[in-house]
Amino acid sequence: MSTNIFWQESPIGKTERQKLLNQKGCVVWITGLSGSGKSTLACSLSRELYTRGKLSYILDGDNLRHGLNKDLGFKAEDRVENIRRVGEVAKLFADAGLICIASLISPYRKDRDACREMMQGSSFIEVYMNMSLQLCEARDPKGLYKLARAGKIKGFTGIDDPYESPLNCEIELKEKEGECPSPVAMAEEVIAYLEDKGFLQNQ
Ligand SMILES: Nc1ncnc2c1ncn2[C@@H]1O[C@H](COP(=O)(O)OS(=O)(=O)O)[C@@H](OP(=O)(O)O)[C@H]1O
Ligand SMILES: Nc1ncnc2c1ncn2[C@@H]1O[C@H](COP(=O)(O)OP(=O)(O)O)[C@@H](O)[C@H]1O
Repeated sequence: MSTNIFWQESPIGKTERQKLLNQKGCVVWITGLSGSGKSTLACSLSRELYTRGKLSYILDGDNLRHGLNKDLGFKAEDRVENIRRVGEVAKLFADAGLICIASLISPYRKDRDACREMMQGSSFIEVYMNMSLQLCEARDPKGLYKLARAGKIKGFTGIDDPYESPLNCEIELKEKEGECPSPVAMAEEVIAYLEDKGFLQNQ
């Protein structure tokens, strides 16, 4: 714990940065099982925002574990610290005026709620990829479910580690009649929400 520390104000604040970018900083937090389509949605959303002239940045769980979070594994306390750190970084990006897209399994409700608490007002938008374990396991693009079923990965989310689904998320994306909506359709649903709440303008 640090003591004798003071907050340093900066001359240009969030309000000025948001005006410059003509948008409002926020965090789009995408949660769901491995293989549920988090990264695909994050990329599609970022691309769609870019074509509309809006600045976003993706914080992807897998990618951050190569650097910022390389000291963390998948034990419960490591996942807690992983989400806490990413929540803090996402808050900084939102303060910079960006639409920060965080894409992590983030299996524990309490940790996601703690990230929400870090943000002001309604600028934390939780997106739940509500895809069945069956679908995620059938996709298995990295072969991790297969390894988990074979007991070669211990504590794999959805197999022998918990996933707590959101109770009050802003957006829930799920299969309809066994079909998963396309990545562009899902991105458009998120964009419609952001537009409706005024995040994509600042005039
Ligand atoms: N035990 C275990 N459980 C779940 N996932 C595992 C595990 N081991 C490795 N991986 C790979 O790590 C990616 C998830 O990292 P996250 O930082 O998003 O996880 S968490 O939010 O801390 O739970 C996850 O990526 P995604 O498939 O994109 O979700 C996996 O590729
Ligand atoms: N909306 C979608 N429709 C069809 N396939 C998808 C969709 N979203 C993701 N996929 C596919 O599912 C697999 C897992 O997606 P990914 O985005 O890597 O999931 P996650 O980041 O949650 O692990 C990939 O092979 C991807 O191409």
